[in-house]
Amino acid sequence: MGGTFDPIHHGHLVAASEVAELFGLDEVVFVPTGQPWQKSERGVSPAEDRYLMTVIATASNPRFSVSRVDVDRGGPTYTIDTLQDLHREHPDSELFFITGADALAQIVGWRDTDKLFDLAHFVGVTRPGYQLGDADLPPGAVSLVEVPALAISSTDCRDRVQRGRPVWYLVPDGVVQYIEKRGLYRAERAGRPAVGRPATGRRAPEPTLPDDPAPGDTPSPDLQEIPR
Ligand SMILES: Nc1ncnc2c1ncn2[C@@H]1O[C@H](COP(=O)(O)OP(=O)(O)OP(=O)(O)O)[C@@H](O)[C@H]1O
Ligand SMILES: O=C(O)c1ccc[n+]([C@@H]2O[C@H](COP(=O)([O-])O)[C@@H](O)[C@H]2O)c1
Repeated sequence: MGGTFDPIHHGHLVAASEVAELFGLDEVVFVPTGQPWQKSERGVSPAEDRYLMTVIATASNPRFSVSRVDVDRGGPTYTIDTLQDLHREHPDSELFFITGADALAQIVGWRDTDKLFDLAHFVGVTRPGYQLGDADLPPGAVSLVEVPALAISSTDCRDRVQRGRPVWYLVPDGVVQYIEKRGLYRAERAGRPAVGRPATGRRAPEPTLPDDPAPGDTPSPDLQEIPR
């Protein structure tokens, strides 16, 4: 499963788990992009940060692993290169490429689309807000599968962090902690350009929210004020 994973969230993990079960896959290899050329207009987090968040998010599942092929290759990431590298690493394996409905709809604009389907069987998964279809793709090249609908996006996660809102339970706990520790997605607060929105764009006013409680922290509401 390829992705920018900026950050990886539970929508990615549930989709991967579901496809693994439906297709009886031995392993799901998450492949964070090096430079996602179609997302370069916004500042993408460093590849090492996205790689490490993916490692953290997948560590608890023995069937999940993370590949560095796209991160280490350098330059813009093209799936044709990803699949060729994975074939070299796993010469006896049959490859499946898992992709969401939004990415699948863009696939005809990817590099060497005509050769992609010889290298892997593509699996398109449902995603809330997007239509899943394979109208323009070669017959039999893609399987379409329904996965549990999680309306989570990395864009929304970044936006929430930037506005000081919680991302607990949208991303794995370890990823929340990594984001906090590395100060990811807070660029605008630090006076740098916004991550995930145009630098000149108008912003909604910051909501005045209490500090985010970490799970396990005891909330401190005034119990007298809670109606019975
Ligand atoms: N909630 C989701 N449900 C199913 N598939 C998803 C979901 N979120 C992302 N995907 C799929 O996972 C792959 C990697 O997605 P990506 O890393 O770009 O995350 P994203 O949430 O789409 O990010 P962004 O909001 O920054 O565009 C893509 O194929 C995408 O379609
Ligand atoms: O090969 C291409 O030209 C190409 C163009 C856009 C996206 N992709 C791949 O699609 C996957 C999901 O990408 P993204 O941008 O939605 O995170 C990821 O593995 C990308 O490398 C590939």
